[in-house]
Amino acid sequence: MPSVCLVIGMAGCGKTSLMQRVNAYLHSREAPPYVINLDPAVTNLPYDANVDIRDTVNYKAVMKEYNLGPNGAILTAANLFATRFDQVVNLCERRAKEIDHIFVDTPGQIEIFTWSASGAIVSETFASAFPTCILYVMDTVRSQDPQCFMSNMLQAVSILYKFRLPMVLVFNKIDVVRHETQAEWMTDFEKFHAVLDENPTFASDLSRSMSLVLDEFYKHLRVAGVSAMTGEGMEGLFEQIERSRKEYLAEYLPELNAKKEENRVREETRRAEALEKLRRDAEDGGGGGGGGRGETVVMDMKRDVKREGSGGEEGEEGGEEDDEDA
Ligand SMILES: Nc1nc2c(ncn2[C@@H]2O[C@H](COP(=O)(O)OP(=O)(O)OP(=O)(O)O)[C@@H](O)[C@H]2O)c(=O)[nH]1
Repeated sequence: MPSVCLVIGMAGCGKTSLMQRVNAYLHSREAPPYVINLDPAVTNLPYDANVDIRDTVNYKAVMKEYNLGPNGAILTAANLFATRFDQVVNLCERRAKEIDHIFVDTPGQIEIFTWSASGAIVSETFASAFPTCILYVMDTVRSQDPQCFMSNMLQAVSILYKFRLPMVLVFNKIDVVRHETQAEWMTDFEKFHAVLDENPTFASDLSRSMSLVLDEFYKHLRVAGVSAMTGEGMEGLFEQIERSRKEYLAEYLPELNAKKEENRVREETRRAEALEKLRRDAEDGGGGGGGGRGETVVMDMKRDVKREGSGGEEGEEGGEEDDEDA
């Protein structure tokens, strides 16, 4: 089964460039991925997508038809596309034997994917069919600012706990700034606090408190440093994707199966209870003699049974006579 990687990140962090890079990298290894574009507003796609939302939904037409601004139209286009997403997964399933990776590019405005119906549908549909992970892409250059770093971490934590899928933190643009310092901030609070102390503000106090809370969250993350521009770090990224796949199979899949089983049991119990209620209603109605609906239904059923056995005669007496004849 191929691994699915959902590429998510703040605007301009380099998602589309990374998609292009991994696509080229895997083509050079003769293992081309299956590539999906979910950004309806992208004008130039620098890679060939196997599935492109723009072929199905015209976001400018959505803007006009629903009288929306650009972001509202992107959100609506993504939601409209999500209603057909089972068809996309069917396409992937048909190609599953030939491919090792499925990469999914998401809209530039992060919340359009992460906090909308489309994000939930896409991630859940994929996660119930294939090992799925999130590549949370960060702009390493912008994240040099500790508060921008913290804001990225808060986005990542909310996505991790919302989707509950394995996540790789991908520090992009390491051709400009190396990511090691920021990776260290995740393990050594004193270093992070020292940088915050250089410019004390209310916001830096908040970042300091948050960094202590996020300790537990950092333990669930894998880190990879890459440059979508030069191609550096691709091997490391694919190692982390492989580890995420193992985590999915070891932890997520059993949880998913348990959830499915729980839903099946709940549905069976609900059905049995509904049937029991129906039976009790029928009994109450039949025994009460009040001429309620239950009684009428039961009486009608009795007559029908007799009629079947009697070869067409109606009523109790006719039925009994027929029985004697037989
Ligand atoms: N130096 C450098 N620049 C990069 C790298 N990756 C992306 N960029 C540049 O960053 C800018 C944004 O890249 P995109 O790939 O469009 O980013 P995106 O996240 O897809 O953008 P939206 O979907 O519009 O939010 C472009 O100018 C890229 O050339 C990188 O690894 N190194």
